[in-house]
Amino acid sequence: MSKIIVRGGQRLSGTVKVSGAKNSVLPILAASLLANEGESVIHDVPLLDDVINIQKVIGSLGAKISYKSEMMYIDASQLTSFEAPYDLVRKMRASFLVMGPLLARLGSARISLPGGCAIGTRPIDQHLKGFEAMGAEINLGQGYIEAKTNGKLQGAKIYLDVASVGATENIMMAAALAEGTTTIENAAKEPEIVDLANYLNAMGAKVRGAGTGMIRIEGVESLRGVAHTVIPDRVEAGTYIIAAAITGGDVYVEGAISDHLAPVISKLQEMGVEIEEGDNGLHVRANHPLKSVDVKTLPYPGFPTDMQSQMMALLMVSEGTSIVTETVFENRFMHVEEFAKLQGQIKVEGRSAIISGNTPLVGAKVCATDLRAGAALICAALKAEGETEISGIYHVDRGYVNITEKLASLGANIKREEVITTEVTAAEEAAANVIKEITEEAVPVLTPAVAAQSESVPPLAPAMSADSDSGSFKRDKDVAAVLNVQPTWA
Ligand SMILES: CC(=O)N[C@H]1[C@@H](OP(=O)(O)OP(=O)(O)OC[C@H]2O[C@@H](n3ccc(=O)[nH]c3=O)[C@H](O)[C@@H]2O)O[C@H](CO)[C@@H](O)[C@@H]1O
Ligand SMILES: C=C(OP(=O)(O)O)C(=O)O
Repeated sequence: MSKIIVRGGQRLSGTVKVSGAKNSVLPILAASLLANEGESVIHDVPLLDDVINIQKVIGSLGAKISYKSEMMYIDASQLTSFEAPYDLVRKMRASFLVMGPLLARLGSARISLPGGCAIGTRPIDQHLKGFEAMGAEINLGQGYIEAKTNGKLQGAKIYLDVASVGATENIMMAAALAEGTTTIENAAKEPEIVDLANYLNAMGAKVRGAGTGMIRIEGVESLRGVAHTVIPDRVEAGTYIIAAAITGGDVYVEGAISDHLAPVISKLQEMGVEIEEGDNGLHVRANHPLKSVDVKTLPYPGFPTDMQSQMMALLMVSEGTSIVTETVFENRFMHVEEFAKLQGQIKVEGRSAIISGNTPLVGAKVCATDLRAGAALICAALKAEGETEISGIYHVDRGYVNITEKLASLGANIKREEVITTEVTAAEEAAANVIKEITEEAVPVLTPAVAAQSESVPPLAPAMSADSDSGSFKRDKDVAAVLNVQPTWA
C-alpha cells in the first residue's frame, strides 16, 4: 500500500507530457483478441495497474502478450481458453470487454462479473442485450456470465437504452466478426470509441459512424494484427490542467487534444483560466481569484464525469457558490466527505453538490475513495496549507502513470511512501460496502484494503473443452435483477 504526501502552496510551472489513454488502450487490447493472424503492436501504452491487469486477462486466454518501452505486442492467433476468472476481472470494469471479442472469435465466453470504481451500480444489461440480439445465449450464475452462440453471431439492430461506453465498445467488437450488418443506435460518442473503431478498421473491420449516435458495423470473415497508436488521455490531461489552475500556475500540457476536452476547457475559461492551443498541447495559465461556475456531467460531448471531482476541487477555492450535478453515476460524490477533512464547504442534495467557494483549504489525512477522487484530492492538496496525506493510492495507480513524478517535475512538493498496514479506513470500508450492496448476491467481496494487498495467483483458466458446455449454468433471474439495478435517483 502506498500513500502520497503533498505539502501545498507551490505554484506549478513547466511542461507535463500526457500518457496514452487508459480508456482507449483497455478496449483496444481486448479487441486484439479478434485477430486470428498477425501480431498487433500498440504504441503509447501507459503502464497502469489496469493495463497490467488486462494484460494478465489476455495472457490467461492463451494469447501471447508482452510489453516493452510503452509498446504492447499481442499475438492472439492461438487462444486456449474462453474464461476470464474472478481474481483478474474483479479488479477492474474494463476486463468485461473481452466478452465481445471472445464470443465473436470462439463462440463462447465465461467472464466473472466486473469490478471497477465504487461510483455506482454499473449494470451490464446493455452489453448483454446487444449480445442476445446477435443470437448469443446468456446464462448467469456463481458470479459469472456465460455466453454462447450456435455458429456465428448474427448482425442485428441494437438500440442502447443508455449511451454506454462499454456496451458500445463490446458490441462493436462482437459485431466486427458477425455475419451481416449490425447497427448500434444511441451509441456512445466518446473519443475512445473512435480510437477503437480506427483500430478495428485497420485490422480489416468495416465500422462506420463511430463518434456519432449511430454506428454501423458490417461483419467480416477475419481480422489481422496491426500497429496502432493510442490517443492521449483526456482525463489525465484535464487533471493536470486543473492542477495548474488550482495553484495559479503556468503549465504546458503536452499531448492534450482541445477537441476531446472542449467542455472542460469552456468551463475553465468561464472561470477565468487562460487556455491556449499550442503546437502539440495546451498552455494553461491561471491567476486567482477564479469565478465559480455550475457544472453538469453528461455523456460525451458533455462535461465528463471522470473530471467532476477534480473540477470540484478547483471550485472549492474559487469565488462564489457553484453547483455540480452528477448525472452519469449515482454514487460519485464520495470525495465530498474527504474534501470536508481539508475544510472544504460542500453540501450534497440528491444528485447535486453545492460548493461554497473561496475556502482556505488545510492539509489533513484523507483517503482516495475511487480513481478520480484520488486525483482530485491531490489537486486540492496542492492548494491546501500544510501537509496532506492521501491513502488508497492503489485507486490512483489504475489511471495515472507516475503522477507524483510528473507533478514534482512541475515544482509540486509531493512524494510517495510505501506503508505496510492491515488497517481499513472508514472511507475504504464505505467504498467496499457500496460494492457489497451492489453485488452481494452475485460476487464475493473483498475490502479494497485487503484486495490491494492480496496479490493472489490467478487460477489457470480452463482449456477449451466439451465439458465447458456443461449445464451447470442456469439462468438466475435474481442475479439478472441485480445486474439491472436502476440508479436510486432515476
Ligand atoms: C474503462 C472505461 O472506459 N471507463 C469509462 C466508461 O465506463 P463504462 O463503460 O463502465 O460506463 P458506461 O458508459 O457504460 O456507463 C454510463 C451509465 O450507463 C449505465 N449503464 C451502463 C452499462 C449498462 O449495461 N447499463 C447501464 O445502465 C451506467 O450505470 C452509467 O450510469 O465510461 C464512463 C462514463 O463516461 C467513464 O466514467 C469510465 O471512465
Ligand atoms: C471510472 C473510471 O474507470 P473505470 O470505468 O475503469 O472504473 C475512470 O476512469 O474514472
